[in-house]
Amino acid sequence: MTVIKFNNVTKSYRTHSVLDHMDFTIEEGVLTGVIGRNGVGKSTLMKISAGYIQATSGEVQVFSENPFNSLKVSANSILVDDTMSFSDKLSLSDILKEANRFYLNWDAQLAQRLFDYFSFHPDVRHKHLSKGKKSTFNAIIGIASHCPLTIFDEPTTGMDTAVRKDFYRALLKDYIANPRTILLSSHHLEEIEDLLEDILLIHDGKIRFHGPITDLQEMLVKLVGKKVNVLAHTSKRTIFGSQVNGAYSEVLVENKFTADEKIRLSEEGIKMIPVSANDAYVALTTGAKGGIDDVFNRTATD
Ligand SMILES: Nc1ncnc2c1ncn2[C@@H]1O[C@H](COP(=O)(O)OP(=O)(O)OP(=O)(O)O)[C@@H](O)[C@H]1O
Repeated sequence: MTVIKFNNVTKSYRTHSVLDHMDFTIEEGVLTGVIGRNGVGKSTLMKISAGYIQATSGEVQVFSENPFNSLKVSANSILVDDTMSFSDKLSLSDILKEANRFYLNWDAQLAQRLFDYFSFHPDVRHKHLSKGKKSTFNAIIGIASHCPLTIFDEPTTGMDTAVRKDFYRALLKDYIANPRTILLSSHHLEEIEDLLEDILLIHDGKIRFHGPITDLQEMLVKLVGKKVNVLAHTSKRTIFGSQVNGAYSEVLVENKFTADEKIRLSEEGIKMIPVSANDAYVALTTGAKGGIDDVFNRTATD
């Protein structure tokens, strides 16, 4: 079953276009990483999916309904982000009790075990938590709610490394025990790549890639060999990055080589080295500006 469907969706804030005629579908029970560089529109896409804001044009369907003002969508989804707030009148333990009343599939035992594991004090108010503790508490709500559509937007903001690891492990264990549709955005793809099934990669307002993480890895390959030989095989291809080490060079290109070409590469001593999903993501989203080194390589007259 399709849980989220974007059909020709655009979103602009005044004159600033963020999502540009976007089409994609998210199927039930898949854990998808929403990946993209800063300001590319990940939160915007997630807020539209949760029904918090409306698209400017196009059709959005979540559980077969327009999510904006949809009771069905609010009852079956949760969006965890750093703007999540709770009434100052409630202590943390009151919030857990309220969550028990509010979320149909709430797992009170799991919530309490995570609450104790992360050493929360029941009487504290949410607004008095530190940044990392706030994120951890919000993540507990997100995990224990067991909502059919669970959306985590940068859930680990402020968490230290150990807590981030614990959170991802808790999420994975709980997802295996209670499969549901999860969207998870993060700037640290390398930290979550073992967790994800699919990746939705946003770039320049469009979906640059959507599919299994292994397919993303296989989109690019690094050729390493003698400079002249590597150049002969890459000069007519789109190059995503290169590095020269003396007579040798490494060039990152699209992994579109025929069986014959692969044999020739091997005969010429050129190695084809797989890249990580994170390297592929960075290469595919770096664009024509080049790398940070280019900023320093410019002369004063440029
Ligand atoms: N309410 C708003 N009004 C005007 N512009 C906005 C609003 N919300 C977001 N934007 C702009 O839309 C663009 C996308 O923002 P969004 O927060 O969706 O990106 P993001 O990919 O989640 O960013 P980050 O990775 O930095 O968190 C940004 O340029 C942002 O400044």
